[in-house]
Amino acid sequence: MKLLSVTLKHFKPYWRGLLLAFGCSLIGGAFTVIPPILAGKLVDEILPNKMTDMMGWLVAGVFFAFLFKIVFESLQEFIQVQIGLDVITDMQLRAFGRLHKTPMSFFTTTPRGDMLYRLTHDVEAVQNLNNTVIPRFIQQVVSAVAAFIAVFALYWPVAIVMFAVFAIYLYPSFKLGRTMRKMSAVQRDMSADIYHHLQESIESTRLVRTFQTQNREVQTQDKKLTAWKNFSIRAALIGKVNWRLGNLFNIATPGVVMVVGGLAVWNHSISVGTLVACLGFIPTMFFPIRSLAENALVIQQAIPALQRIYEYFDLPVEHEENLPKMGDIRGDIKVDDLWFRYPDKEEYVLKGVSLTMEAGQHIGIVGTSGGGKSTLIQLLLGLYEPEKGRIEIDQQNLFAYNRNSFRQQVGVVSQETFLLNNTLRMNLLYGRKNATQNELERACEAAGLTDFIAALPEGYETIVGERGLKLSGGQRQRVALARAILRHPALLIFDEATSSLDGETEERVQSALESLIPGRTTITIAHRLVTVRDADKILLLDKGVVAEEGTHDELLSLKGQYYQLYMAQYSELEKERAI
Ligand SMILES: Nc1ncnc2c1ncn2[C@@H]1O[C@H](COP(=O)(O)OP(=O)(O)OP(=O)(O)O)[C@@H](O)[C@H]1O
Repeated sequence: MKLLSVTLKHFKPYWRGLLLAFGCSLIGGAFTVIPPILAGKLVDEILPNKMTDMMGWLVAGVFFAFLFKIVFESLQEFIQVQIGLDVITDMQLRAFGRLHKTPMSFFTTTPRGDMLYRLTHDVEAVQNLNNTVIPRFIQQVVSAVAAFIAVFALYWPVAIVMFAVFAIYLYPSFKLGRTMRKMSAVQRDMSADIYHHLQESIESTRLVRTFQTQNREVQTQDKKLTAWKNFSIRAALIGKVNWRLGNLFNIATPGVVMVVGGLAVWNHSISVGTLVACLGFIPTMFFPIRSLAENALVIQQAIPALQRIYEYFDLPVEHEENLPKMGDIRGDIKVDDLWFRYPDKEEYVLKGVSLTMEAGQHIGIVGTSGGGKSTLIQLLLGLYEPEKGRIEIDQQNLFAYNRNSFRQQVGVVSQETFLLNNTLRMNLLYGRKNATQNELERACEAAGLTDFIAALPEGYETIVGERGLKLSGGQRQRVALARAILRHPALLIFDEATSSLDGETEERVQSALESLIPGRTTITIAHRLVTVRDADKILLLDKGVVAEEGTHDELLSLKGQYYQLYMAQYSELEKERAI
């Protein structure tokens, strides 16, 4: 029921068009009635009375009845296909929009292939139903009702018999349909899983080749495909049974009508012409049944597909859209007693973390791997909500505001850079579309990209490749940096921004970063402690707790964890230099 009400809601804005389409199908249906009636007249009046002059009119009547039927039904189909495409586009956009508003936890727990499958293949399944089956089915139902009324008017017992046959067919067909729908839902989940594996396997082709796991990948796919194939064979079998059942009733009905109608002719209750007309209506009356049987697979695939799309309409939203927007921030940050664990996890990742920083300060966060540094940043960006504790930006509770308005004022450069398969210019302008060429060049200058771009034959118009793969790691980092600078962020966050780079590139990116930091509120997460040596304050996070806090010199003099880490890295550096 919910499925129907949600679907109807989507069609509601197009009610005028739908009404027009329905009007066309009514007119088309009315013309369907004419040829069998004329056939009855031929048998009862024209042939016995040898009214040869009427033959021409009869042929013209049949011809124009079909012509008008085709014209009006084509019009109806055209309007409905157009509305169907509008509705399916609305649905896809709604699901896609909701996905972008749902909390980050959804993305870490849902396979990407499943999301893509819903927004492409499931949408396509509904589109097939919407564009081909439904418009025809409406025509067929309208024509069948018109034919039923005509038969009822000609000789009602035949109409009742036909109706009874129809009702008998509906029961097994309904039962089979339910089984098919359930099977189809399983089939779609299996297909989504196959799609997910394909996508993941192709995306990780480097990993696959490095570890020589090609055969394992193919075997996994083979297992999934075989299970899907076996299941699909069973589903197809049930579909065929349903289709044959439709055929059986299609064949049986004329027989039943002949018996009932023949007896009526014998008893002089009806004329032979009326019987001929009644027989002529059978195909029209059984069109919807045949169509349902023939398109059962499309219908049964579309229903779970629709359900899967609708599930995305109900995804929780990260924050209420109508929360007030955060004005321009200065950059004072206060984190107070933050407790957090990832969904479905028992272990807390942050256990009472507190931090204060004033606008313009530079804070470094260091610590052991898995200590919770990146998680803290995710919470600071409002991507996750803490279980306990507060985050205040300029003395205002972050979670009482529309978080997008805060994020707009933050520039993040992380270890992983996300570049689109587009031009350098588009990637640089991603966060601020309307920046001027001058601003763009200044940001590239600050990020140390000017020489690199100048050396490219196509300059800013160079296509960077899928996920920026045509650029080196260092170049990608600097593009990400320039993109962040271009937003004029009030708060800059560097999350291991240079850790994946080689020594020389790291130094170049690092010096680009350092030129930006003075006077800007900055948080830097770093493994290499030299990166944050000049920070106003350094926090050492260990197992979700702030274990040490202070300036570089203060922490060294503590002779605690920071000191030990620094000494370990210092000697490493010394070793590197000695070599
Ligand atoms: N999306 C997630 N779902 C569940 N657990 C997660 C998720 N992301 C991180 N974790 C877990 O949270 C803990 C802290 O991870 P986090 O990435 O914050 O550490 P980190 O200090 O940044 O580590 P590193 O220095 O290695 O990058 C780790 O134990 C990690 O396994």
